Amino acid sequence: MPLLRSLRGPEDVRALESEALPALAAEIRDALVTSVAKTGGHLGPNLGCVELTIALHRVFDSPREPIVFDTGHQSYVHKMLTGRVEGFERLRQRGGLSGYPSRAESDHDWVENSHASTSLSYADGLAKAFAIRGDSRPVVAVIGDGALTGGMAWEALNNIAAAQDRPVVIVVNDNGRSYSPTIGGVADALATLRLRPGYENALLQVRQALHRAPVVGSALYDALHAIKKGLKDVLSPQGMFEDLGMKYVGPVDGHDIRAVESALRRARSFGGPVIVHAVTTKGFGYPPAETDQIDAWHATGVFDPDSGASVRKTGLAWTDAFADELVRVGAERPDVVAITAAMLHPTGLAPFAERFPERTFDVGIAEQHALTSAAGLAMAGLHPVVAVYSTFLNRAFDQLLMDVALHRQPVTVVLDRAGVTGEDGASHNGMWDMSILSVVPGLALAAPRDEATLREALREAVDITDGPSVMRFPKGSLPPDIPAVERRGPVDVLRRGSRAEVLLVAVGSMVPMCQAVAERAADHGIEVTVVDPRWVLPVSPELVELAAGHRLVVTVEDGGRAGGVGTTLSQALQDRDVDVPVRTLGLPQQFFEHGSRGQVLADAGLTEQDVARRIAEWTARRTERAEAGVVEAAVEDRA
Ligand SMILES: Cc1ncc(C[n+]2csc(CCOP(=O)(O)OP(=O)(O)O)c2C)c(N)n1
Ligand SMILES: CC(=O)[C@@H](O)[C@H](O)COP(=O)(O)O
Ligand SMILES: [Mg+2]
Repeated sequence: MPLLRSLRGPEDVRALESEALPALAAEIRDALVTSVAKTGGHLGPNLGCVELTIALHRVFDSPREPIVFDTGHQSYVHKMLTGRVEGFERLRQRGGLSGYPSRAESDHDWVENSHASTSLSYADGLAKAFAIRGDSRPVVAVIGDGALTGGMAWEALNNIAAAQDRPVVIVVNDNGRSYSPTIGGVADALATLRLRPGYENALLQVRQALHRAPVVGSALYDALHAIKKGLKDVLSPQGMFEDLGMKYVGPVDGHDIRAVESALRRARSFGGPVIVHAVTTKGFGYPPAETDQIDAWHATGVFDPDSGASVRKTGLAWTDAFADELVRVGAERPDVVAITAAMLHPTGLAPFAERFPERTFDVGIAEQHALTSAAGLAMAGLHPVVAVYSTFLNRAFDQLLMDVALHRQPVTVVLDRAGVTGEDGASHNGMWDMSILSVVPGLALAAPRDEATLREALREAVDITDGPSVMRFPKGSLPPDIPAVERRGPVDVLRRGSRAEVLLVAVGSMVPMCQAVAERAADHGIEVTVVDPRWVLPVSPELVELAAGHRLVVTVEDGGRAGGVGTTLSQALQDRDVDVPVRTLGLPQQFFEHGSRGQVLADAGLTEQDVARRIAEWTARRTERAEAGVVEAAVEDRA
């Protein structure tokens, strides 16, 4: 990669002769395949952005002229062109490059949040700030057709279009796909545009004819203008953008660097809000990705670059068990329908969609709409199952609270990737769901520990008819089933201490580690009873009763400590005047640097060693206080 390695930054990209650019694109493409094959990552989206990103850095002066990438998963090329080629061998690894833009890595990176549909709002804010300071520099946002189906994008467009003097260049990277193929009216309008690549030139000819026409009476001008308007309306619905007051440039072949450069320069020259519609192919240039019909290698694990074969085989995933059980439930319950927010396969809904296509809805990257639409489906007598990643539920909290729970509607939300995910960085950890859901009146939340309890919890959830039910589980492979020795209401007793000393409340994926902690504690004379609440909201009377019977309660959850299961249990004990000390272990209120799940859990003190040590400390302290209390009492007696 001699050419790529010779580039110190965008200024070197701009200095290249046009003739050298195809070779640069080829080197970048090779570098992407070679490095992502070793680390995993978002290969498909980045292969689709090679030429587009080269052109962007030749036309705009980053970082002075901000380039904001929506979702940020397609910013690897941007990183390579801004001096970070060397870092790719440790992409998404602790201490290596983040898989998303990172303000700590480079001034060229503006937005780290991996949640989609935000870029236009950032661009609107940046542009307003520059305008206040009398600064006319342009701001560029790169947004995918998928992210353009998110509501925030249209809130921002409404604002951006309001100021014709603020130079915001919106590059729509249109590859026809989100994870799933992009859906809805927006997608249809973009697809219509894609099908008419020549219309823009035709329109350009008419515009030029109008401008070239000799000064003529208004009749000829009006006639020509009518032709232009008619041509525009008939040939293309880019009225979607122009009717908003945005200029539109495109569609342009997003893999033709010269064409993209030309379109970007033209857009820049307008000095106002403008859409550049680039048509790209996800996975472009690497056939195993380009031809993949499921998701064009949107996010891949480690693979063999020559064959494209996945290298790392994992066991049955949590998602697979959910997918299988939902199909079984769907066969028995014709009222059950499924909703995805542009992630049919990753959330496990594909088998349900294949079996019940008329009962499956992909709403685009629109979680807020998904929840309120689900409330509507429920009001009409159905039982929707909305499958999203835990972190993306944050976006739809108000809809869950006010549109589902307030109306006590039977909607089931299934949260995949709950808890620490790790490599996808801070905004992807599913660490807030138990905290934010703990304040939703009437909501039931299950955290299964294995396949058997997952299947059981899903069935229990779809039988809840008087409000929202939620089930959460982590990314990755299932553990072996973990049998209970006794069931107390919803609570499973997994290990009974020989005396009622410590009650260890293990939530979901924390169960295996807590079982090991209990064995380790027993070796040190500390008796630990391990229970799995299964349903962590609402707190069950049985769990309160179990807590009351012990001298110390310790809760361990793969979720935020603040407002989590431990906090909720403490409050429940307080409400029932149960005076037993509770110690809560969970994720502290911080954003975690990307790394493996194990590394982040260690950062949070959620390892077997950490938990065992804490329990030993708390137990010793209790004993010391008790003994001190005994001594004190004896001294008082003698006094
Ligand atoms: C709010 C939110 N929901 C879901 C996701 C998961 N997600 C990441 S990228 C992606 C698809 C984005 O599609 P598009 O914007 O078209 O970009 P492309 O990958 O096609 O380049 C999705 C759904 C997300 N990051 N944020
Ligand atoms: C960028 C984004 O939000 C998704 O692509 C996410 O990175 C996928 O995560 P999984 O790989 O866990 O499905
Ligand atoms: Mg797309």
